[in-house]
Amino acid sequence: MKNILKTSNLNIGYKSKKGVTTIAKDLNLNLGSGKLITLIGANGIGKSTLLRTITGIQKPLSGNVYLNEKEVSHYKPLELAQNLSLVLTEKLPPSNLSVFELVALGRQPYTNWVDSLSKEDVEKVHEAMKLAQIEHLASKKHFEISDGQLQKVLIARALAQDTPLIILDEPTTHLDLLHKVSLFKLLKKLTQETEKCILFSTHDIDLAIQLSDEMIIMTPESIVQDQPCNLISNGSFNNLFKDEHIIFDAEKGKFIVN
Ligand SMILES: Nc1ncnc2c1ncn2[C@@H]1O[C@H](COP(=O)(O)OP(=O)(O)OP(=O)(O)O)[C@@H](O)[C@H]1O
Repeated sequence: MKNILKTSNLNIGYKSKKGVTTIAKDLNLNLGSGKLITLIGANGIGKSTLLRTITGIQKPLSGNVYLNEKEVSHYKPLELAQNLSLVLTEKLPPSNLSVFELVALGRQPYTNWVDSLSKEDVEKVHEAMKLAQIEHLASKKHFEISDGQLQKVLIARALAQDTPLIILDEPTTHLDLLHKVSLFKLLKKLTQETEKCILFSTHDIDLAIQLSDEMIIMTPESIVQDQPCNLISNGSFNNLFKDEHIIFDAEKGKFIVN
């Protein structure tokens, strides 16, 4: 396994005129090739802040983020786009683009516009649509697809971008249980087949426990990264929600209502 992204004593948060708000500190995370890694934590704990910081959108308060051993802030935009793809939940601006054209946007770090796609670019776009199981939607327009289908289109776009690391912020939000499971399984299959590392934040903890290679758990006290079975046995899930109404059942490997 190759290490793709690493954080070193990373402190994340926000600076304003009123002062500094630290969201999490001393983060030493490792994202390795071929791994499906989920990021979990209660609302407002700082998952998006962490994802924005490791992708170079937001500056760390202190510490470092290394992508393929080079500090992420030292990447030029084009080079960064060849190493890291990011899928956010925000809706895309309305457009007349077809699904094929949306996925083809993933090739922009290698080409300029849809018209100038090379034969290899077109092949990569088709391959990405095949992997994401959306080939049948290729000629549909952006406004003709559902939120769940759009999630898959955005994943295909990230696949077409063909980067060793793909990061997604809550990709399962709009999906029903069946589609959540199929998306989790799809992401898992992709990490196994392509050796890419996929990191994504999610509130679907039960599924994450069953399907992740590793999980990063954010609580106010600590942030830990390990395999789900180790996190269960060392009690890490017990601190996730401090509420008497919800407890983690280590034997069942899931949360139950008390
Ligand atoms: N631009 C900002 N300036 C200051 N504080 C911010 C900013 N954006 C977010 N925060 C605060 O940082 C904390 C972490 O927010 P973040 O969005 O990272 O949490 P999250 O774990 O992704 O939450 P959720 O699960 O609800 O999406 C919150 O307390 C939030 O209010």
